[in-house]
Amino acid sequence: MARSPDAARPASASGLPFDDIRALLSRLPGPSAEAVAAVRAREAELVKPTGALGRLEDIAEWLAAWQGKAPPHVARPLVAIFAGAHGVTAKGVSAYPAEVTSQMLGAFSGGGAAINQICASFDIGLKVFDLASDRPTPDITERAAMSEQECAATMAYGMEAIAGGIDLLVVGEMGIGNTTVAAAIACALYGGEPEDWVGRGTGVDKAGLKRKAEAVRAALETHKGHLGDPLEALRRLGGRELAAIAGAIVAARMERVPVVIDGYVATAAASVLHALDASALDHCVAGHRSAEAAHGRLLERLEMKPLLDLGMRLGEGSGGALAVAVIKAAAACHSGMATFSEAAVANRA
Ligand SMILES: Cc1cc2ncn([C@H]3O[C@H](COP(=O)(O)O)[C@@H](O)[C@H]3O)c2cc1C
Ligand SMILES: O=C(O)c1cccnc1
Repeated sequence: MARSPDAARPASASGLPFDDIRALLSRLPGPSAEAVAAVRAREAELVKPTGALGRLEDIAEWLAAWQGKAPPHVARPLVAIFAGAHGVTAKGVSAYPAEVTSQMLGAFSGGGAAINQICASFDIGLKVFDLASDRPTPDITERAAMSEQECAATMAYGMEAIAGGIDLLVVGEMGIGNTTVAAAIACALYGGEPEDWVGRGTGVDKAGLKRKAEAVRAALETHKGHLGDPLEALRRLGGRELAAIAGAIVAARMERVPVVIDGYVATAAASVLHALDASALDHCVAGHRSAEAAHGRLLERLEMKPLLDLGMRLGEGSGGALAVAVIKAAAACHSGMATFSEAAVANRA
């Protein structure tokens, strides 16, 4: 079908309006069949009972498929934290004040946050992307969080997360109020009642939980009739950090960087891509299952089996970063173990 001339489209700060994002999604690279074949051949020779490393074997194969090389290698993993601010916090949806978001940016640079310690424990790089965290997006119960231009520009900014030769990306977030935004997006994409998709987040009480469900209900009512397109759901129900996460996931696919998705909020952002193209998250794994119950529900919809389940409900990329330890070990076992013949161990009869 012929495209309308560029001049007919609104100008975009990023040069990436939604049409261009859709075009990018239509040419996502697939897995490397050669790398997968090479991993399987080597796996069969490694000095262990067949299949004994369980999911670590699947992870090695997945890494090779999406890095496009065998053996796979994780030497430069990165956690990208995207930070945004949300007008919907005015509706009393978080247990903590909105200013915590920018204050936590200080904690990340000072090394005092949980994610700093987890990254240091496993030699993972950390970058924080501040998406105007001093300028909240409008309250989604009243207006769209972003214009198309802003949403596309924010997705483009998120794409910068893959710069610098990384070989594994964890997508995480910081943004007081964003579990409400995640719930609104999940409810728009998958239906059901707002109550199915809201949880305690930072620890709201029963009344807070009710306010969250009401905020989601009001947002869906305000944007009714416009939420059939997943990109519209993203820009209207928003959160800049969710748009940036979606952009980062697409860019990682184009550059052959496998992705680890963190908790509920990051998964809600990823689910927008899945709703656009069911194969768009094939290069991603769920790092963990958050204690936010709706996260499990969302992972079921995406048919993703989380690597860890530690009762965490933090965000910041923390569950994803812990999963990097497992993924690194999977790659190390696959590439570093001896074969039966190298180790002079008798193979099965
Ligand atoms: C000190 C502090 C550090 C955090 N680090 C991540 N989050 C997490 O909590 C927020 C989402 O929960 P809600 O929707 O209930 O506001 C996000 O910022 C998320 O990253 C934090 C929250 C707090 C208070
Ligand atoms: O699972 C998450 O992403 C999460 C849960 C609670 C608070 N912030 C984030």
